[in-house]
Amino acid sequence: MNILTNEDNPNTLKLIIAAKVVQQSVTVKKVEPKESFLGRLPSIELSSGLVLFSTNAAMQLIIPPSEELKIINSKWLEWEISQLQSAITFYGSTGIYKTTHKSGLWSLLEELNNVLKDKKYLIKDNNDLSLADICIWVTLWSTVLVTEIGNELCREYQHINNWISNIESHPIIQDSIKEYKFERGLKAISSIQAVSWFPINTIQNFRSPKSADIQLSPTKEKEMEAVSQEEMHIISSNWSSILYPDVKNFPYPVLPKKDEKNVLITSALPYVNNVPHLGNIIGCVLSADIFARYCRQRNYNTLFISGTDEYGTATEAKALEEKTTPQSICDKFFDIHNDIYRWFNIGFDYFGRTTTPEQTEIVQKFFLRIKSQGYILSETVDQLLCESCDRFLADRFVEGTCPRCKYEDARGDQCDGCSHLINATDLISPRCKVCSNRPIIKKSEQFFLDLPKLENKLKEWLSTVENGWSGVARVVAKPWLRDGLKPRCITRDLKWGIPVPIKGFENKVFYVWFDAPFGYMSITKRYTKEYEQWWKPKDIKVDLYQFMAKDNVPFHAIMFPASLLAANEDYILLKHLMATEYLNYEDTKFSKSRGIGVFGTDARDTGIPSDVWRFYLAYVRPETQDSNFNWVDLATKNNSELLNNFGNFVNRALVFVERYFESKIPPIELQEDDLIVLALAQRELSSYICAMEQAKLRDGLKHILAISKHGNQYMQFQEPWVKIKGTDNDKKRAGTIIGISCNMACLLSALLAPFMPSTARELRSQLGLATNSYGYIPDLITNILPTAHKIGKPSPLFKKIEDKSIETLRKKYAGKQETTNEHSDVKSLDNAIAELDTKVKELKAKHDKSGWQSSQVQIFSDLKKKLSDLISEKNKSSDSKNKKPEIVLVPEQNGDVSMDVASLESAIAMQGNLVRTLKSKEEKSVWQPEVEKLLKLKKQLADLTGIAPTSNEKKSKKKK
Ligand SMILES: Nc1ncnc2c1ncn2[C@@H]1O[C@H](COP(=O)(O)OP(=O)(O)OP(=O)(O)O)[C@@H](O)[C@H]1O
Ligand SMILES: N[C@@H](CCS)C(=O)O
Repeated sequence: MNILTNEDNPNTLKLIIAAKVVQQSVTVKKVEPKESFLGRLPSIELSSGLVLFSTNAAMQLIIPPSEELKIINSKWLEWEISQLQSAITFYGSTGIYKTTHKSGLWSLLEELNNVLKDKKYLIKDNNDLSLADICIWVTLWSTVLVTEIGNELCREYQHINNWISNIESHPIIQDSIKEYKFERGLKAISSIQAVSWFPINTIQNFRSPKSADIQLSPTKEKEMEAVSQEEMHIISSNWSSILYPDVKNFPYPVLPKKDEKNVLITSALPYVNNVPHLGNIIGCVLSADIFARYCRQRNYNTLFISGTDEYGTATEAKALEEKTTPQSICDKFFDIHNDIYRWFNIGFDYFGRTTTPEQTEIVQKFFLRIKSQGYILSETVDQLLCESCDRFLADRFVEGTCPRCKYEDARGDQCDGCSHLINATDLISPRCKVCSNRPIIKKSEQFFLDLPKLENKLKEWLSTVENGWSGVARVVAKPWLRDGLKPRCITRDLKWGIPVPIKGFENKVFYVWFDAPFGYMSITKRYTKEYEQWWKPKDIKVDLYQFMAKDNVPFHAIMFPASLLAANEDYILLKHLMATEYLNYEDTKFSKSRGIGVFGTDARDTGIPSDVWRFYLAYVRPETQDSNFNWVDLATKNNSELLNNFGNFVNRALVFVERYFESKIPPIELQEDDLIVLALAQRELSSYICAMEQAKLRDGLKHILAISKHGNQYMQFQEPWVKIKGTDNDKKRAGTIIGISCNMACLLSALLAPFMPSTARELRSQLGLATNSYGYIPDLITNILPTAHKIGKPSPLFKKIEDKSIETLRKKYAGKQETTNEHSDVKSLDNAIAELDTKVKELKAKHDKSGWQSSQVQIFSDLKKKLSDLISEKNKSSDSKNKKPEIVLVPEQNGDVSMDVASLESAIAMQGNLVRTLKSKEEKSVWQPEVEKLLKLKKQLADLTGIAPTSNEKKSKKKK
């Protein structure tokens, strides 16, 4: 086990003790905070290679508590990290050591003292040093115990005193203290605070120059910047003078405008070969959605487009597997994706698909244009033909060994081992994915995009934009140009795809990666006929942000821009390529095809709200390196960050107003302490905006949590519950504290909305604000809630996730999921029948009729009949399972869907229900596309029956 730590950090001592308890060797390396990931220390690399940044989570992995002690241990660990450490760091960094200011900490110590009565260790009936004992002891022993209140603590709390000495004399503790020497006291407090989960650039303390009566060492002084008089002055002068803006009401369709900020956002278009997993979700649609929501709350003209990528061999392979047509696979999975994204609250302006006339028209038009500009080559190439399947094998129909990295299961288009694109014919030992036979090579003429001819143009363009790309996007794209580009084949001998509009090539289609990125345009065209205002703006600046995971980068960084540059028609090129690394599932790779991980539908079935999923996925978003989804961590983050930190702060503030101020915001008279907390919040707000503008979503989220943590510490320190019972002046002061806290809660509701829209909406309703807007995200902190503003009814925003339920979920989703392939058991039955057939054939070959018609063969045929019955049963039930009873999505109206009057009427009724449901819960961007569909259906019905739509519908049409 390796530990990276800064100097004097008590949390490192905890880990050393834990390692000794389980007799594991440990290497400690001291580093500067800035050398570490996000500045959080200690970080722990376990022998499995897993790196953890939460000491207490690591402790639980090193010394897993027994099943029955798990809950009690985690309760105390949570208490230690979110309450005790928080009170101690706050207490220490204020530099105020007067007993009147220590009661927040004192009440925690009292709680501990009561529990320790007549006990050697903390956990009842357990005579051993527990995880909780180690963590709490280390924190107290290393910090307050050696400050001037240490003696007072020991005098006042006898049980704690006994317990502390008891643990200190434990041999393991003695050994550990000798091994990891550090300066206890204020330095240790600063050390925890300096590298806690606050991002490094916002390390700060509460100590204003006036209140400081203890000098920190000069180095610490520099490291922990105090709030300056100037920062406080800025807060006080903005507080009442700057008006808090409203969020614009964006009309439909949203179009870019001159001299305004226009942001076009796309998320990679997922293939329709399976149910998306959590990796897919954070890798593209969720990240794009969080960013789009942020942009809308900043009043940028924002269009967020996505959809399903329906052509290509992924679809064909799935159709083959499910013994159906590619089109029905697309229809089925389009609905599944749409449902899942809706459950995750993804607010697309339009979620479309690529099998539309618009897509065919745009792709063929671009191809002809690129060809006319001289960037298309044709060449006779070797292709793999599977003779037993009688088809050319492209991309996903062929597997083999990667010629670069020798990964054995490389696909025909890309290697999962090294991410490199490959030509199928270059695979070593290729095999047909359908029948596993080795294909032969056959000649065929194909079109190529002349990438070498476009190389200079690409390089020139890249140099102007790559600074705005995420690190991984740059890392993946760079070697492409460095290694020199080669012509890329863009047509295939397949039937499922967009036909190549050239004589002699009628039986070929475009390669899916040539057509898919044009999907962004064609889907925009289905959203609005004015789509070129976004994609080919004249005299208007539009910034294109594209979200995806790392494997999609080459197509967006090289291939698609190359096509647009070749067309030379002033279409916009991407400005910000926001790629992520991969999210892993409990240390293994998520995989759609292998059914590993948690899938969108599973997430819905857990009962954990979609907002909590959104929060956790953003929290572990693989922004700079692969990250890990972990069930225990999900529960810990929910319980500590959402419940104890964010939820606790806003709920305390609101309940206080309800109880003591008749639910009305009290008058606020700012004092220095208030200016300090607001200045600290301002720092976080500025950092939040800075992170979000660069789509560093995970960092953005951490800044939100830092604000609520400041809020909690402020309340804890100011104790309005004591002041409200004091003199008139004290009461006034309590009012100010609560008024400020409610204003902070209001700011937090706006900042949280991109991540957790339903929670933000609920919070805004509790704050007595209109819920048709999520609130503007301001640059500066001002007074948002005026005096006497009436709040709504406070109630807890989050629920605790119990250890037991998370363990049940972890077990349930361990290993391979069958849910991703409803036909897998049918498939295995199919295989069983095939095997039985072979056995009968073998028997027939070896014996004469009397021999093979023996009872054995009879058993085989009985079994075969049983299996066939089972298969038809299964197929029936899976067909009925696929029917969605409540909300049935109406098929995309692309001109080729003809319905009779009865079906149209029932489709209208269902779509009407869907629109009503969405309108009551969702924002306009979510329900508007559904309204469009409803209107189209009504028009179809009117055309069919000759009866015009009612005035109501006309009105709603006019309004747009
Ligand atoms: N673990 C992951 N973390 C983040 N993004 C991912 C992850 N896996 C895939 N993606 C992204 O999700 C989208 C769909 O990917 P894809 O269909 O290849 O999924 P997959 O699970 O890797 O499939 P398979 O295992 O069947 O090859 C792509 O944009 C891809 O970049
Ligand atoms: N269908 C591709 C993305 C196209 S933009 C994928 O899922 O990887």
